[in-house]
Amino acid sequence: MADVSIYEQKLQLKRKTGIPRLLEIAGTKSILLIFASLLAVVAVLAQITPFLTVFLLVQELIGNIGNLKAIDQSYVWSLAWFTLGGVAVSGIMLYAGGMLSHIAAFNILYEIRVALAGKLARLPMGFFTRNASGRVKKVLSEDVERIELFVAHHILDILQAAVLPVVSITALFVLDWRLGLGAVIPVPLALLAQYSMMNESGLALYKQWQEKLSSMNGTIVEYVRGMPVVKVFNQTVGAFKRFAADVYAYRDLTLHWIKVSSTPFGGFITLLSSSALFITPIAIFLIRAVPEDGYASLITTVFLFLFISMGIAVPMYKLMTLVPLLIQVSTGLASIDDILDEKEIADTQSKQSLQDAEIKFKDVVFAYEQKPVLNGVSFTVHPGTVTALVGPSGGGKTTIANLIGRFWDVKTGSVTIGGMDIRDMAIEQLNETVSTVFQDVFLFFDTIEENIRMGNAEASFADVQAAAKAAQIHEFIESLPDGYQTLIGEGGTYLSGGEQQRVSIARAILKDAPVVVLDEATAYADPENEARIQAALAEVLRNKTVVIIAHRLYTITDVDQILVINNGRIEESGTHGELLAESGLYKRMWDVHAAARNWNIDTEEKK
Ligand SMILES: Nc1ncnc2c1ncn2[C@@H]1O[C@H](COP(=O)(O)OP(=O)(O)OP(=O)(O)O)[C@@H](O)[C@H]1O
Repeated sequence: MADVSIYEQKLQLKRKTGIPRLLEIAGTKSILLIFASLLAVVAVLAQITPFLTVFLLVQELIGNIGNLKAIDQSYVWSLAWFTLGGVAVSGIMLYAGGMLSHIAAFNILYEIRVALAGKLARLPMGFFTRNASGRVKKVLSEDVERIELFVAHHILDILQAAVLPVVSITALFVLDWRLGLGAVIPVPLALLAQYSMMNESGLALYKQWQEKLSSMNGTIVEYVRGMPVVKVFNQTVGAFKRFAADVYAYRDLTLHWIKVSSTPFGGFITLLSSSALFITPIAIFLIRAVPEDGYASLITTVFLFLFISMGIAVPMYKLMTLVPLLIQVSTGLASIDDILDEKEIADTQSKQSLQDAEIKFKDVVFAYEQKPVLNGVSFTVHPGTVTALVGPSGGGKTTIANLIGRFWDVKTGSVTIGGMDIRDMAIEQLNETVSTVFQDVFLFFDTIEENIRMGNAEASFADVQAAAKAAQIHEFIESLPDGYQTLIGEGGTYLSGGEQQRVSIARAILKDAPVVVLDEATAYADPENEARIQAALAEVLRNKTVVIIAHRLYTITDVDQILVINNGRIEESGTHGELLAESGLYKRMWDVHAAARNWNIDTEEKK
């Protein structure tokens, strides 16, 4: 791809993990983030002004306690203006920093999504059958969103939460190191108390909790989606074992987590808010050592220390709550990287002319990961002929059909179309050459016209209509109030299974590819629908080179070649007549099939 973005190239590099990886991704937008961080630091500094001015004000008041009239009015006013200025600067800086971090975050979000979408387009189609679309959806929406949230908000939150205590403590030490010590002692003690939650086993427990939560969420979605089955089989929540098990497992782990974390967490919060406990004895000790005229000044300082040390607890607490977010972002990044690391399908880019539409399998061996499925399959589909794949379930029919569309690459052997190995063919050319009509029809939330136009983006409205007519769906579309402009899918009109099938056939007719791979639908076979679907199929298959996975043998008695696939091999091949004469697996299948059909007819007659 010529227009692979800088991000995409960066994303393809050897992976770091966790925060270094996040910073690596944020890399090119780091200028914005650095600026945002600087502004956040300035905002924090500005937030300290009210503390400082209150201190100076109290100092002025105590200094003139005997004669309040002597208070310098203009000094007090300047303190007030200074406070107002500090608050305003803090607000403006936070706003500007937030804007910059959001711009950076949304750019990063956009780039990661583009990189992922580009990657998905280059992955073999098999990736999508192997991976539940749920996983990709989760990564593309949830994980990427989480990164956006982290960059837009939490990086600044972490900075503020870290800078505020550091600046406060430094200021306190400069003012009086002894009281400063009193104010800072609770911090390491609090961290120590919390250590058991932040060490390896504590973080592992948190990760476990997250996994249980995500597993429970997955099961709940599955349970809701499977509700019709649950109801039909009269199952209760309890009977749906995995649901109950996941909910209990989540509850138990949460309770365990709360139990083991309550003491360290309680200690953390208590110690963090206990600075007065340490400052007061030091103050008492100091008061003994100062002369009487120094009391006022010391009391003001102690007052400031108590005031500011309280303010340290809040950001420290916030810092702790941000740690789990870091873990979430790291896991999200790892999921994104898992997809970016998937092996891509090699593409040659250049289109070459094909001799014809002949399909040839030569000694094809194929395995899904470690599971061998095809063991040396060879056959030829001559141009313009129809070959049917039949055989017992799990034999490898779908796998053979999918290999023609290069859902995966063969392990050994080759698949050629028109004399060219499909691995040497540009993906775009292969997609133009092969039309696959799936059993599961996917319709986009769009108009019927656009759903059919998926077959050929260049097609005119007249072409779309002609395809719909050939697919026996035109009349139905015209009967809808909005005709071809009817929205289908979620929130729009729902089509029956048979109608969806015919829309997908219209797509294939519009695409007009020389090779058609078809999984014959077993569902929606009410007589009227079936007759219409068969008529539509006859249209899509006219003059094409066709491979059809057949489930009903009576529909393929006229085809040019039947391949009987069993245990990943071609057990028999020939025409319907030839195979019946062989008295092998096909004959047995045919007899069972005929008996089943006769049984149907008999029962109809008896009725
Ligand atoms: N994506 C996949 N990952 C792993 N194994 C798979 C995958 N798809 C199919 N298989 C396995 O490969 C074998 C062949 O499956 P295939 O779907 O090709 O058979 P089939 O003849 O089309 O079966 P059916 O008539 O039931 O659809 C089966 O054992 C199946 O479990």
